[in-house]
Amino acid sequence: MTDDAGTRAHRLLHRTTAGIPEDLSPVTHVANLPAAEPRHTEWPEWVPDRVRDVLRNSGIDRPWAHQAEAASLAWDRHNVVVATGTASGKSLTYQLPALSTLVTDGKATVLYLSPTKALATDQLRAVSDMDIEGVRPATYDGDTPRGERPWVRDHARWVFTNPDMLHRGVLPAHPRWARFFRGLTYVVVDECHAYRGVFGSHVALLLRRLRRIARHYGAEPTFILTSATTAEPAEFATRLIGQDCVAVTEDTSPRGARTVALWEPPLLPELTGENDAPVRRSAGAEAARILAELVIEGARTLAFVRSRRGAELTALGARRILAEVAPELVDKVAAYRAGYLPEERRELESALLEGRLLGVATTNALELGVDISGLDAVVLAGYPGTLASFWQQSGRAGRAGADALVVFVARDDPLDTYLAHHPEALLERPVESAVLDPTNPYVLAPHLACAAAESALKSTDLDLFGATEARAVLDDLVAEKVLRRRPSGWYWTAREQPHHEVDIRGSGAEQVAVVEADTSRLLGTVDAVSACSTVHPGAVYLHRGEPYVVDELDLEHGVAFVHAEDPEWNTSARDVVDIEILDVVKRHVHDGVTVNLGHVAVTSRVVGYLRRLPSGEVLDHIPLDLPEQVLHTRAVWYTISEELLCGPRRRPGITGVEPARVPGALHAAEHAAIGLLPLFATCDRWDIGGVSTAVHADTGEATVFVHDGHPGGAGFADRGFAAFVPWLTATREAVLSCECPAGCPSCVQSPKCGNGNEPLDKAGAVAVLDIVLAAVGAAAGHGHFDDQAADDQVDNSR
Ligand SMILES: Nc1ncnc2c1ncn2[C@@H]1O[C@H](COP(=O)(O)OP(=O)(O)OP(=O)(O)O)[C@@H](O)[C@H]1O
Repeated sequence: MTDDAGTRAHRLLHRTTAGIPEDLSPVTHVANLPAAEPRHTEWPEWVPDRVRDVLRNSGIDRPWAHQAEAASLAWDRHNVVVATGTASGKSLTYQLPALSTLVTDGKATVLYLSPTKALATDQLRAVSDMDIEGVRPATYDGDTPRGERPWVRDHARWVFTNPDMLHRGVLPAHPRWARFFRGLTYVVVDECHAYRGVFGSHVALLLRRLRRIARHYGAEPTFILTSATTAEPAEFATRLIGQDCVAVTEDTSPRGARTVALWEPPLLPELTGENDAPVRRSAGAEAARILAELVIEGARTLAFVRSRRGAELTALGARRILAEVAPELVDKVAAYRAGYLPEERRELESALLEGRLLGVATTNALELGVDISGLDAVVLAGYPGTLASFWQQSGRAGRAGADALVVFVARDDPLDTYLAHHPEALLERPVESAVLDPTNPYVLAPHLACAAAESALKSTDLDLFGATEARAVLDDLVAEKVLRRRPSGWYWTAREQPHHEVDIRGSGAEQVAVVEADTSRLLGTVDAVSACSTVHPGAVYLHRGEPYVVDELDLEHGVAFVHAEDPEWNTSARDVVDIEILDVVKRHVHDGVTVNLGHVAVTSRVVGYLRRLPSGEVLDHIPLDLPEQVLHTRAVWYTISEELLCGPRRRPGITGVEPARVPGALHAAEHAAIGLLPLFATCDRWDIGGVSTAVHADTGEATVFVHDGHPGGAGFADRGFAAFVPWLTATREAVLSCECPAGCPSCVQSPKCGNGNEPLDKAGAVAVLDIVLAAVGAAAGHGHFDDQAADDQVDNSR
């Protein structure tokens, strides 16, 4: 560390808060994360001289210890996942075994998969630049010209592609790839933490299809996965590839010291939101101010903002401030626009590196696969959704020898509020587990159909897909005449292949096409189930950050017509929801409280929408008349007996809830719990929903449900059940930490509440959570993050 280290970041922070009186300081916590020295090792002896020399020439003198460890495991044909920090050299861990194999075995081939085309292009460039004879790397994706494709199939030895292309372009045409599959030695799954939720479940099944086809050609490839740091990476990777996988998690790369400041924007007395609740200054506006101050200090800064429009507004805001106080710096600030062109990214990398740019506001487009590190500061406007992303983004700051500043600016929602007041949950907690569920029948069915179309499915194949679940789904597919059962297996008999009907980034549900009316251009698709709330008439729909307004939703033909328009408001749908319990998969029974996991049918009807300004101010509510939608999915729910909730039977010190306040109390507790579940499962609050009722028809008691938002579920409710106590403990803390008097978006209001956030009872929510936590045996008020579900009586009554 230089003399400056340890002080520069503090000086920068001081600058951003200059002029704010101490008692009004938005900074809720400051933490100092120490620097780490690198640990090198020698090149493994199996690395051919040729490969080693090229890598040395590219500036890598020796590998770091974790790189050599992971590469050697893969070389010995163990599936391996490397889950280490940002810029910890994960690429080398797969380049070493892949290149070594390609130069020593003339028939071997390697497949590289990345969640985005841009990342694959970047990685191809890195390998192409090495120019090692015989490696013949090539991309094969939607942008590969038709004329070049036969060459790739026939001659490329290292193919860089993405799951979508593997699904639609490679596996259905596998006979044309016979050479490639015969030699397939390694499959690299880069940034595998991106494969979570329903998309993750699709990719898990796609990888099983890949293994089956490889086996068909006599190959058993070894998988090398890279991941941001996540909890239980070995378990996650094993579930993703369907085979044992070992994890390398010790990060031996060097790291600069970082100072992390948590920041909560102030409440704005002059504005009011829904039901007259107070509104905070937006995280984007606050980030713009911080960005401008840091640029004035000459600090190279990246500000991560959740939406593209937000990124542009933040850059604009910072430029406006600079125009007044330091006009010569205005052009040092830019927004990073989507588009993901490798040239643009490289230009940005070098502009930041050389100081031509000092401040860039960006979406998470710059989170994956950009070689930008060693910045002076990173500002996060809003929690990026997962701890993995938080560390990935904040890891862009800090280089050996100088310390750097990270500022996390909380947005107006319960999770951000909680984190701003609980630094340990942000800074000391293991990152959340990535969740996926390859047994979800809604996802399994289309993949079994695709697999059968690729090559008839045999009984011996079923283990690969989870034998019990696969059999049940195959029976259904046969009954629906999608597949035909013959003694030798299951056959796809239609002429058209099923692949194009399967959207691996969708939910497995029917899709509604979003079409620009003027040009007939297909912008994207949304699930039929969520279409009423996302593309109802009047909705503002974002496509790659560009705003459109919906003119018409035609559910019968599965199409929504939109036109390009950028109104100053955004919209959020209001719906009425009903939930029916179909079965209980697991249940913990306590005195007066039960905690359950099971299947449910959620019936919803969108009845209108709110128009809201970016400041949070609500303009109006517009009614709609749309049909009911039914979602079959999984939910976690708790019930509370009336005696416990309103009667005298409680532990000392815990207050009850008057009967008239019960609906508002449960409703508020439900909203806050939805807001906090993403702390325990890698989901977004938009991936889940909730229902609460004072007396539910199926339980006969006060009940709060939190359910997955996708057909069949994606594992989020399961995580909520498994982490029930820490989840509700954090929920209670989040509500208590918010200083608003009676509920606001930072605690118990929900941006997508079907009932317009009515009724809501903030104090009642704390009482409900106290009662539940006391009944399940948790020490209320003390957040434990040990993910241990109370193990009272377990009833697996399925
Ligand atoms: N052993 C090493 N010695 C020195 N530099 C290295 C070493 N290994 C990798 N690097 C360099 O570190 C930088 C980051 O490497 P890489 O992009 O592979 O990291 P990563 O972990 O994949 O990053 P990200 O988290 O952004 O995906 C690159 O510039 C790379 O050249």
